[in-house]
Amino acid sequence: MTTRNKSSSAQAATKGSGEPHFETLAITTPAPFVFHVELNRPTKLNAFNRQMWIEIKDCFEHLAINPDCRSIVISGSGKHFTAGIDLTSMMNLGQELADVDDYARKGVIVERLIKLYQDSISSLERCPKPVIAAVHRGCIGAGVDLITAADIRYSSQDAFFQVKEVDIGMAADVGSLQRLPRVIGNQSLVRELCYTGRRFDAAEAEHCGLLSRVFPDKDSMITAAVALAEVIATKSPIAIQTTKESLVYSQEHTNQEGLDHIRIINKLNLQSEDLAQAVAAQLTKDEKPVFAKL
Ligand SMILES: CCC/C=C/C=C/C(=O)SCCNC(=O)CCNC(=O)[C@H](O)C(C)(C)COP(=O)(O)OP(=O)(O)OC[C@H]1O[C@@H](n2cnc3c(N)ncnc32)[C@H](O)[C@@H]1OP(=O)(O)O
Repeated sequence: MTTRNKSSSAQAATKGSGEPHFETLAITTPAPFVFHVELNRPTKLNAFNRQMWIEIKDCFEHLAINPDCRSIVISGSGKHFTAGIDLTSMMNLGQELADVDDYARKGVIVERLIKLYQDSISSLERCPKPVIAAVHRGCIGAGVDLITAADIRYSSQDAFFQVKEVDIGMAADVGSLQRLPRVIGNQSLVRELCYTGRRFDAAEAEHCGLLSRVFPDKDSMITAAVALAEVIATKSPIAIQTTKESLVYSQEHTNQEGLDHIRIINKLNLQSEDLAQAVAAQLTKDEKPVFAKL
């Protein structure tokens, strides 16, 4: 994958070509300007170990500035989308903390770790390219955090979801409690799911608005997710990236602040060659205007 700068993480090795290579993620380009990121620890049910948290952040920070990337599909390899945080790595953290005597210093270690994990999940939302999550079978704990930071969610019929953090004795702290209420817009249901860790299936997830579409199986879901990503990738990258920026900004701001924000951006963007080109294409019924890389 072409990038303008190198990974900040020592974990993301770099191939000879300058393309980053990840141990826990598999990256492919199934269509022009479309990237497919797969969680790729299938023998561990794609459980999030420390390396995976780091690599997700690195990957999306790379894709954010890669001019060859305009939209992204994220899915999981193997039996499940993800089993959530790797429980063995949680045990290792316990051991690491046991080696430190001072509580303030233990606290700093944990705080830095949570910040890293929060930034990992938020890297999907911060990435200006739309992210489509494609979920099959289990999407547990950190998986729900991850997909609620995506723009669009599809699943196969066999998918099931769990905000399972309470079952491992913790409050979710990397995004589900902040994003899930906004995504599904039903505080009563969110609280029920978060207080109980109840498993819910694809039909319920679609009904409550977590998913926009459900497919009979994983293959048809991935095909549809890539097709959607392809459609997005044909549009002006200026228009798409600004649309995402405005949608994300508006989630946390008043209508007026959102309008002020987009007005300031569009006073530049309405002068873009993309706009002139897209308007001309509409008038001449040219279905495939070609936009410059961004
Ligand atoms: C600062 C922290 C921020 C982040 C917090 C995130 C929190 C969370 O993610 S909370 C959720 C944690 N995950 C779980 O509790 C998942 C528990 N596992 C399951 O519910 C099931 O295993 C699952 C539905 C994922 C799969 O079921 P299936 O029947 O297909 O497989 P199993 O026979 O149950 O499991 C196969 C082996 O995988 C091991 N395993 C499962 N999940 C994890 C995990 N999260 N981490 C590590 N290992 C896991 C399971 O123990 C089996 O191992 P073995 O018996 O040795 O074959």
